[in-house]
Amino acid sequence: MDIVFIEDLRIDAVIGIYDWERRVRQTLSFDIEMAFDNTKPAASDNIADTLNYKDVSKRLMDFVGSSSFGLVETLAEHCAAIIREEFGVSWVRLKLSKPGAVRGSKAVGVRIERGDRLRSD
Ligand SMILES: Nc1nc2c(c(=O)[nH]1)N=C([C@H](O)[C@@H](O)CO)CN2
Repeated sequence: MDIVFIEDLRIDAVIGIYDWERRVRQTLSFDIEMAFDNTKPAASDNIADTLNYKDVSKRLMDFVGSSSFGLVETLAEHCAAIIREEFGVSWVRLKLSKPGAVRGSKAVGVRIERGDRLRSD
């Protein structure tokens, strides 16, 4: 199965378990891989046949930007569900990074995979 990806999608949101984190917006970064058969859009050259990464990005920007979860696990799960349910994606791998959250690290966060990755081989 082919992949449509979105790399380093940055979105500001309220996220975190500490009191100070409830009062600020922090920048999160998303790396997303979505299983999709790209042979049809490749043949038609028609955007309507694609898994449109701009549409997915805009939907996540709307959702994440107005969210206020405590844990990155919860936010990642909701984002994966949106991608699968609203865009018909059978398998998604999503890495959610919280840059600068832990002193001494570049980023912390979670990587999750949901659904079945269909194989063509
Ligand atoms: N597994 C997790 N560990 C931690 C989380 C989290 O969401 N998942 N969150 C925090 C704090 O909010 C932290 O990011 C603040 O620096 C700590 N550990």
